[in-house]
Amino acid sequence: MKEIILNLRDDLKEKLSPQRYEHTISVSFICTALAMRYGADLEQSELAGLLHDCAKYYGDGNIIKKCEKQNIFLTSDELKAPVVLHAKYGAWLAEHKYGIEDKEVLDAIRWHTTGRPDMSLLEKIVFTADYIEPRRDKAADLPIVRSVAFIDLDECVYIILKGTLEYLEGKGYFVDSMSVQAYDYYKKIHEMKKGEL
Ligand SMILES: Nc1ncnc2c1ncn2[C@@H]1O[C@H](COP(=O)(O)OP(=O)(O)O)[C@@H](O)[C@H]1O
Repeated sequence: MKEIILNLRDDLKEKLSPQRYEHTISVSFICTALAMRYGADLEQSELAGLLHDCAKYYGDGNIIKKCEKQNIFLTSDELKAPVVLHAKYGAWLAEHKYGIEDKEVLDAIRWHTTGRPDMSLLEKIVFTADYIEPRRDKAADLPIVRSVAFIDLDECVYIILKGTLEYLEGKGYFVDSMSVQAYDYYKKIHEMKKGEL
């Protein structure tokens, strides 16, 4: 496994922009930190983090064509928000180009951008690491999200989805409804916990 990781790093360094590569490495290490905290598999987490943006070197227009060429089904939402498609195409690349067979790793790559209801632990780890990694600096709520990430992962996913939906709606961008479904799911968990306090 260690050799696979090192070879993957070399390959991604060649393909991704320096900033994207830096983000990729940061995400893979934050994935391992969250895995230590929540008892997930360290190697699966590092691998999923490393490959989460492997399709980022294709632009939004190109990525639709790439998916169509491979007969990857695209929802009408994904066609309207192609920015989310690097996750779906990334999972395809991870399987077919990088030879990853582990379905849990492929699903964590697949759902890292929109999230989905009832995510696996590995999916939540990659989704969260992508948002909190130390090179990120845009979102105002990062300090609180970073601390919640290591206290309550479901609550952290809820806060990230809430912030992302507010950001996208504020900008007037089209929202892939998968994030809305994920938000509704994690909001229920958030409210159930509040009721218990
Ligand atoms: N449900 C959604 N609909 C539309 N855009 C979304 C959705 N969820 C996330 N995005 C946007 O997709 C972009 C890529 O997100 P993400 O994969 O998390 O970041 P990155 O690729 O930089 O690691 C971000 O600008 C984010 O706001």
